[in-house]
Amino acid sequence: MLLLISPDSVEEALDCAKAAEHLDIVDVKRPDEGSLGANFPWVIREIRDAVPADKPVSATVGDVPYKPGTVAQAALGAAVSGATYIKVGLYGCTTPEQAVEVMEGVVRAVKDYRPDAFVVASGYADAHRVGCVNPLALPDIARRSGSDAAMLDTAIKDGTRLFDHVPPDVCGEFVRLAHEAGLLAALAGSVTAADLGALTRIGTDIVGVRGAVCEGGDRNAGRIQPRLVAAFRAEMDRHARERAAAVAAAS
Ligand SMILES: O=C[C@H](O)COP(=O)(O)O
Repeated sequence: MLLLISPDSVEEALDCAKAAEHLDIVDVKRPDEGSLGANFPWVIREIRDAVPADKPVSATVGDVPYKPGTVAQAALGAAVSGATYIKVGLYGCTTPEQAVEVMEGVVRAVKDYRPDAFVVASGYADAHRVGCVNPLALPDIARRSGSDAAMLDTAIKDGTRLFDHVPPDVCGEFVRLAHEAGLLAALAGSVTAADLGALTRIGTDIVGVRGAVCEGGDRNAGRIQPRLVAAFRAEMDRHARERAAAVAAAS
């Protein structure tokens, strides 16, 4: 499982760089603008320069409306600014068809510019609270649009977590559908170390985290701490080892 960490500023990205050996992807966002709030192009650029070259930089394009042209242009902006993972939160899409249309525009805009870019179609575990597409529709939306991964995060950061809205067995179905479509499955949403056993067991490919590696577990007032990133990674590694041993014992 890959670890994606979301700093909200160049200063926090520098803290991530101190813990670079423990993480896999640095994800630029602006939490003030929403769960997948987009940051400024110059911030993406500065963060790209600040983190080690072998760590991919991801950027969120925002909790986007159903405006395919607007979103495609924004996604290209993120790619031009140096992000190679482009994450789109399909907040304003109320049907899978709308979501596919938005993601097709993103895939074309980004991959025409950079064919090796990795496009992530993200829905929300608490979709029922904001009226967007059902979480289990995401793998098919990602597949039909030519995206590379399907993701779930939470739209409303009010302390409720991924598993409060989509229990582990349903997340397992999400992962299974993504894999069946040839995609990676990414999960986030106030995930804590206590969730790592279930996330490992269901075969999650990427776990996205902010609050759990911020001081006091506070994604807004707290700041990312390199020691918390290291501790979170140690827990991930422990679960991966235990899972591998359990699988080996059962075979
Ligand atoms: O993409 C991952 C998100 O930034 C997760 O943030 P969170 O762990 O605070 O919900």
